[in-house]
Amino acid sequence: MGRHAAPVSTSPEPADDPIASARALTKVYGAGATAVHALRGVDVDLGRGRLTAIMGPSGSGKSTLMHCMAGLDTPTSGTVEVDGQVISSMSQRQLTNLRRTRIGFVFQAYNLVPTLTAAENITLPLDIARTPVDRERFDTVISTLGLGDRLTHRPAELSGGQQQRVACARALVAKPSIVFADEPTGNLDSKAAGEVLGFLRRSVDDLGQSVVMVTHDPRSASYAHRVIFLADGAIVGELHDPAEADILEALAALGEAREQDAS
Ligand SMILES: Nc1ncnc2c1ncn2[C@@H]1O[C@H](COP(=O)(O)OP(=O)(O)OP(=O)(O)O)[C@@H](O)[C@H]1O
Repeated sequence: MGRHAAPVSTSPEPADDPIASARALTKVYGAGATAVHALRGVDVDLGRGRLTAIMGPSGSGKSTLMHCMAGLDTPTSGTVEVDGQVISSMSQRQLTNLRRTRIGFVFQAYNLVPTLTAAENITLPLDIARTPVDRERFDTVISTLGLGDRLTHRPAELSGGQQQRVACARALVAKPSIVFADEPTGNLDSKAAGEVLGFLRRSVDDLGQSVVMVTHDPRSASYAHRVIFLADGAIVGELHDPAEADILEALAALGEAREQDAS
C-alpha cells in the first residue's frame, strides 16, 4: 500500500437501517493555537445487530468518537443519531435519560459492586431505576454469557473474564438499543479476552444486540463483523469479517502512512 494507503473495504456495509449514525462530526478541544482537532468531520453508520470494532493509533480519536456517539461528550459540530433520535442537540437531562434507558456501557474496569452477587450486580441499574427485571430477558442474557453457575458469586470469587461477562450482562439486561464497550478486554489475558469477545459476539448473533467496541487488540477486533480504522480524527478505512492477520496488516499500513507523514 502506498502513501496514505488505507485498508480497503471489499463489501461496504449498506447504510440502510443503522442503529447509530454520525454526520460531519467534529470535536475540538480547547481553542486557538492549542486547539486539538480530535474529530475532523466523521461520517459513519453503525450497523444494527452487528459487532463493530473501532481501532487506530493512540490519540486518533477513538474514545472521542465513541463518547460523542454514546451521549457522554458533546460534539463541536455535526449530528449524532441513535436509534432514530437525534442526540447531538439533546439537553444534559435528556442525554442522562437516554444513557440510562437506551444505551449499555462496558468499560475496561468492570466496575462491579464487591458486596453484591453477580446476579445483584447485573440487575443493579434496573433496581436503582425501579424498573422491573424482565426474567425471561435475564435468563436469556445469563445463558448467552455462560453465567448460569456463577450468579451467587461475588466479584472477588470470579475470574477477570467472568467479572467482565457480568459487566456485559449488566449492560445487556435492559435491552439497550446499543452497547458501547471501551477496551472491554484491556485488563484480560488473551484466553479470557477471547471468551468475553466470543460471548459478546453471541449476544449480537443470538440476541440481535448492536455492539460497538474500541480496542487496541487485533485478536479482539477479529471477533467483529466490521472494523473501522481511525487516524488523526478521520475514518481511513474498514474491514469486514477480518481475520487477525488482516487487521495486523491494516494497522501496519496505517503506521507506515503516519511515519511517511512525519518525515
Ligand atoms: N478532554 C480533553 N481535552 C483536551 N484534549 C483532549 C481531551 N480528550 C481527548 N483529547 C485529545 O483528543 C485527541 C483524541 O483523543 P482520544 O482519547 O479520542 O484518542 P484515542 O484514539 O481514544 O486514544 P487512546 O488509544 O490513547 O485512548 C488526542 O489528541 C487527545 O489528547
